[in-house]
Amino acid sequence: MTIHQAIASPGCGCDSQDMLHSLISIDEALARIAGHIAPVGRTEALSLDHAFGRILAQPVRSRAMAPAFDNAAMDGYAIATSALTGAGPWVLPVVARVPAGQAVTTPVAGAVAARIFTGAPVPLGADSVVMQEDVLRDGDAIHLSHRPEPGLNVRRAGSDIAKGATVLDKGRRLGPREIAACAAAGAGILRVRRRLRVALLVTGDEVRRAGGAREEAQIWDVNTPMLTAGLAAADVDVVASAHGADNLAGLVRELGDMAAQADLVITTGGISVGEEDHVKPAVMALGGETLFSGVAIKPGKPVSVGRIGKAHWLGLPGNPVSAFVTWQVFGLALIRALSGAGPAPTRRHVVTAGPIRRKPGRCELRPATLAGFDGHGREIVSFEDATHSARVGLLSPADGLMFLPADVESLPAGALVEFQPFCQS
Ligand SMILES: Nc1nc2c(c(=O)[nH]1)N[C@H]1C(S)=C(S)[C@@H](COP(=O)(O)OP(=O)(O)OC[C@H]3O[C@@H](n4cnc5c(N)ncnc54)[C@H](O)[C@@H]3O)O[C@H]1N2
Ligand code: MOO
Repeated sequence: MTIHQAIASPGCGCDSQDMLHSLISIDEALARIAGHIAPVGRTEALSLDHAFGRILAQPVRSRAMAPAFDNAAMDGYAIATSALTGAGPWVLPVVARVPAGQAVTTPVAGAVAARIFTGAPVPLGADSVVMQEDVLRDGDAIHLSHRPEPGLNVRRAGSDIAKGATVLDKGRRLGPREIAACAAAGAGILRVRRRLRVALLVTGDEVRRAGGAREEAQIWDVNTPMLTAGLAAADVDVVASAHGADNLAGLVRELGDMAAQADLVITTGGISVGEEDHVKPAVMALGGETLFSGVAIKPGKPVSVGRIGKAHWLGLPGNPVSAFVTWQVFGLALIRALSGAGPAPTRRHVVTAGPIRRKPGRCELRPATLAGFDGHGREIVSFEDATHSARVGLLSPADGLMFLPADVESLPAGALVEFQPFCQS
């Protein structure tokens, strides 16, 4: 088996700068985001009920042991195994009844039993809970024929979470599993990052609202609905969303307004080299700066990250597939960095369903679809012959992006390549 690209490699192949010198590699671009973008400092306290999707600003520590007390894992009878003398069977009088939620006062002292229910505290003296199916109930006594092990069906205090243990580190995004951990740890109020304020400016004279009236040479706007959905899933506040015309003065005005109210301004389109591409000149006219502008990837080469005043700026290309790919790779990385979230999920290896022939030069991020497993249990991806930055129809069947190193011209079927699954946001 030939590994064409080791996951631990420092670069993805696009470091080979035999092409345009102005472009940086994808890994360098991601490293600049990680190295230069600090979290927006604002935090707030939220109740657990309202914390879904937020990023923890502080670690969560358990206020108490979980479980807080020894309790029964089954409906049955709590007994003291040390009181079972001889070989049995034993007849044990039932001296107490302990439902869940009720503090227990009667101890199990000697050869007696307490009727107990799942989740109820195990009475003092008892060390084992025998399932009711394993005893014979006879009036006020039970008949027990097999000696239970000490600890049988007892959930020990602290066996799940120790008091004071860190159940979640800061930077974790609160999904259902994290919320469950907070609840078990008794953390009812959490210190979380405030939602990022994001503004979206989709540019292009030809762009019209999706599904609405359009003249010849006009197109429906894919980027606004696509990115609005992505931003909703990323749990940010969209504080402004507008359509910008291809004119410098208008863009300067709109970008200036947006930068004054947002932590992050996202633009699409108008970022290439033609004289109709006014986004970068507008950013510069506002005294902005770039962290990078141009990455050796296909699609999405013109993607840019920088600042406009106090706001961060993400310039995505206009082609919708390019915009989506660069949103997935750089947009989500930027949002993670700004919201103090931990590192992004890593790429994994998959094998190619068929051979690949391509023009080398830029690292290609080609939409790919998971297509089962090969005889070695490795995941296979299928894909189109080439990446088309304007063919939106190719996006929805895909599950993620296959990374083809910049210098690779051909790969056989079964080649191992990196794969980054699409994030829902
Ligand atoms: N001479 C060169 N031309 C181009 C280069 C280059 O290096 N030299 N790069 C090409 C690449 S690669 C890309 S990617 C695009 C990026 O262009 P822009 O970001 O300036 O985007 P636009 O020109 O505004 O639009 C590109 C394309 O996408 C369509 N579009 C724009 N917005 C939307 C939208 N909201 N919904 C749907 N479709 C949209 C637009 O109509 C264009 O067809 O530049 C290449 N050119
Ligand atoms: O960088 Mo562009 O997205 O290839 O068409």
